[in-house]
Formats: sequence, structure tokens, C-alpha cells
Amino acid sequence: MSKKRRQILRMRDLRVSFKTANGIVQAVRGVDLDVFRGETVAIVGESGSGKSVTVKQVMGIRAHNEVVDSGTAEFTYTDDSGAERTVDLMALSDKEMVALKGDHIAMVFQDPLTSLDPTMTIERQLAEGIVHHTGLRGDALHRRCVELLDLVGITDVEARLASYPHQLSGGMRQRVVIAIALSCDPDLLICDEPTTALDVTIQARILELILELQRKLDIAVIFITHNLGVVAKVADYVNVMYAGKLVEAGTTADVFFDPRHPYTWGLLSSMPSVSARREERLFTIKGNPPNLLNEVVGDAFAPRNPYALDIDFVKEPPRFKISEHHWAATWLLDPRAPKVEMPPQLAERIAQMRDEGSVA
Ligand SMILES: Nc1ncnc2c1ncn2[C@@H]1O[C@H](COP(=O)(O)OP(=O)(O)OP(=O)(O)O)[C@@H](O)[C@H]1O
Repeated sequence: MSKKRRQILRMRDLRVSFKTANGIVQAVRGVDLDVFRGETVAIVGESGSGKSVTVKQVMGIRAHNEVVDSGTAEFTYTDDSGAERTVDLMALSDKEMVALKGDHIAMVFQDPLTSLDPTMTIERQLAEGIVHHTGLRGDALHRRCVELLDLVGITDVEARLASYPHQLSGGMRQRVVIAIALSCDPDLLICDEPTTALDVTIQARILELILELQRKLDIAVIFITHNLGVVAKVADYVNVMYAGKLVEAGTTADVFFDPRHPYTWGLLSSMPSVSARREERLFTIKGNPPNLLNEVVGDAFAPRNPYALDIDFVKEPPRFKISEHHWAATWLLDPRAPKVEMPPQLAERIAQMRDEGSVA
């Protein structure tokens, strides 16, 4: 990478909790996230690990019972005068947030049907966003709608613009949602499980589209998913999240080929292989994530971790640096720890993934 990387988002020590009738849920417990222009960063983890709550901070989306306990999220963008500005998203007023996110940050959610209005044509829905951001009208507005649908690979554009959401397939609807997200010409696009509701072939096409757009438009993408397999082809960096914390982070190659946290081992082992045979029996990580209503002591993964050391139940592991761009928070990396290798079946799978070239 000879080009100088330009940081667009720098999140530090994000802590978010929810007040519930049963007590306080500590959903996000100290997350750091770095995102650079023209790169895709994935956050991967099981359901409930805090992925959505983390990225929704970037959009200023919060539930009524949500409390931000700490954290900064510096966002760097170019303002209307062409000057580079950095703001802390966590310190913006609602009004400032609305203005900023309309022009610089966009989000694509899992289910395109819930993001589209069933009573409005595609053209009206696209036009709403464009008018808001650009003030375009008439022919120019129509041309921009056509251009955006072209950009997301939709053919027969005029007919599609006149359609209602239910007249389009799931994959097509997700393309429309992406087009709407792009209508504000964002610097940062957040994709929250954007392909989960789609069938496998369509999933692959939407992933290719996101990758292509990210390169073509030089935007930054944060990609959230519970499925590690999905990120192999799209992400430059992978953050593995467990029970409100990042437990391992690195380049996609680091995390897929040299995983160090036993939770990452579990995720990789439970991922269907590219050359999956029907009879392949998938590994599952036994047990459940901790209840975040209770204080977590030690490594939150310890009770499910067959490699847990005594200290894992007592003291939280620090981040151990493996290289400039790779770290993992597991006591197994402490120089005093016994030498533990990843499960041999996983080592075999990794060798196979390398041979297949199934990782970007
Ligand atoms: N409004 C709320 N009130 C109480 N708890 C909440 C609320 N919203 C989220 N949580 C809790 O915060 C934790 C993190 O949720 P989050 O949606 O970020 O998980 P996730 O990793 O994105 O999962 P998924 O893949 O299912 O979307 C979960 O334990 C969830 O139950």
C-alpha cells in the first residue's frame, strides 16, 4: 500500500449501556475502531455482541433507554468550502448530527423492505434523498435517479423507477436501498448485515456490488455481520466482537490465516467452507454469551473456551500485539502462558482456504 491512508473515523473507548426493568445491560464495553478512506472494516460477532449498538453511535441513533457512558468518535470529512474538518460525533447536538449524516454518512440495514416505503415508487423515494441533499429538480433530478440505479447495477432503469418496492426482487430492493444511501454522496457507508435476508447467490452479488462501489467511489465502509465467511472477500480489516468488546483485530489475512483468540478459532471453525460438501458437519461454539446484565469478570469468553486458563476467570486479558496491525486480547498470548496451538482441524481448514484463495 503505497498511498497514504487517510483516517475517516477514530472511535475510542466507547461504552454504552441500557437501562432495563431488570437492571443495566452493559452492551458495549470499551470499543476502539479505526476506519480509513477507501477501505472496508468488518465487525464480526454473534448476535447480541454489540455490533449494531456500536455503529449506530456513528449515526446518532439511540434508544430512549440507552446511555453513552464514555467514548469519542472523531470523524474527518471535507466540508462545503473544501476544508478538512474533524468532529467528535459523540459530542454533536441532534441537529448537527442530522446535517452531518445527511451529507457524509449513510447506512444500509438488513431488511430492505423495512427501509423502503411500500406506498411510494422507487423514483419518489430516491428523489426525496437527492432533493434534500442537492436541491436538484425536474430533468436533472430524473437524470440523477437514473444514474444512481445504473451505479448499483440495475437495468431497465425507467421501468424500475416507476415500480413499487413489492414489484422488485429482494436483491433488487437491496440495490435500491444502496442507491438511496449513495444519493448523498457519503464518505462513510455503514452496512448492517446487508445480505442476511437474501439468498446465497444474491448475497454474493450484493457483496461484489458493495466492494465495487467502495473502490469506485473511494468511500469507507463499515460492514457488520455475524458471518465471518461473508467478510473474507470484502473486508480489508476485521474486528472480532464478543460480549460488547473487541477480542481480536487485524487485516483480513491476519484474522483468517493467523487467528489467535479462541473465540476467533470458534468462529472460523463454524464457518461453512467454500467447497462445502453436503455431509460436512459444522462445528458450533458450545454455550451462550454471558448475560450483560451481570458484571463480566475476566475474559467474557472463558466459560465457553476449552483453552481457558485459570486467570481468564479472574482477570480481563489486555491486548497483546502480534504485529503492527494485529492484536488479540487473550491470556494465551502472555509469555508466561502454556503453549497452546489452534485445533488441528482449523489449521487444516486455514491451509485449505489459502489454497482456494477464498480470502481477499
Ligand atoms: N433498547 C435496548 N434495551 C435493552 N437492551 C438492548 C437494547 N438495544 C440493544 N440491547 C442489547 O444490547 C446488546 C447488543 O445488541 P446489538 O443489537 O448491538 O447486537 P448485535 O451484535 O448487533 O446483534 P445482531 O447481530 O442480532 O443485530 C444485546 O444484548 C441487546 O439485547
